[in-house]
Amino acid sequence: MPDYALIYFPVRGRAEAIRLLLADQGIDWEEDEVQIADWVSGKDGRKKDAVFGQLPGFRDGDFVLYQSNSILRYLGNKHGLDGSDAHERAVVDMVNSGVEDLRQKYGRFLYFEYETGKDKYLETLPAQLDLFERILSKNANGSAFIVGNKISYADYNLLDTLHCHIDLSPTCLSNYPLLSAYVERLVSRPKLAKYLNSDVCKRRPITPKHK
Ligand SMILES: N[C@@H](CCC(=O)N[C@@H](CSC(=S)NCCc1ccccc1)C(=O)NCC(=O)O)C(=O)O
Repeated sequence: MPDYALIYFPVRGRAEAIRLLLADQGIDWEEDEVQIADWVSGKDGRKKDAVFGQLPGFRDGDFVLYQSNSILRYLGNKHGLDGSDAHERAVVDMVNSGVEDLRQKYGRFLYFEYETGKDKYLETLPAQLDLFERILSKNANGSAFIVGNKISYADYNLLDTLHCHIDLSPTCLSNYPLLSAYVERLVSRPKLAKYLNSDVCKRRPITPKHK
């Protein structure tokens, strides 16, 4: 029985970056899958157990944590995936907050403007991608990770968020050589490649309403 359990819906959503981290690090976990219908009906009572009434949640033995970015930071700290010193730890946290900003913009578009606002959203996307291309360019000319010379939880969060955008617009990174090469490097990591090509991963839609 794995020590870790991820409490989430059968979608990628805000849990996928956590799954990418665990898979790439060769850390096993249990999917404590919550069916959306049961959640909405309150039949299983899980919503009232959640600190903020939302998922994902994460169990490490008797310890239970909510908030996707808190879970990422917790695992980053526990598994040495949060930078090499205090400065890098702060920069990893800062970049992860920038990824969260992009994820929220994407989520608002996906849930509130998907039918009418796709072109408009894609027009605003380059201004966001420019930021991450520039961050990469300032770290070993973009040949390493988003911060420093070690992978961090911000990389897994950025990779998942870029995947969401590539799913929306397959050519969205065509003018971003560093981000394109960065994604290719990460998805080629053996354990991550195995997970990304697995049925369990492919079977999960990005979100329930997606497409
Ligand atoms: N700040 C929180 C936000 C968590 C969050 O928004 N969770 C969503 C799921 S994450 C996500 S991708 N939401 C949009 C798509 C979705 C909606 C409903 C169920 C599953 C996915 C949720 O629990 N919705 C159900 C509810 O609020 O009762 C975090 O980062 O964990």
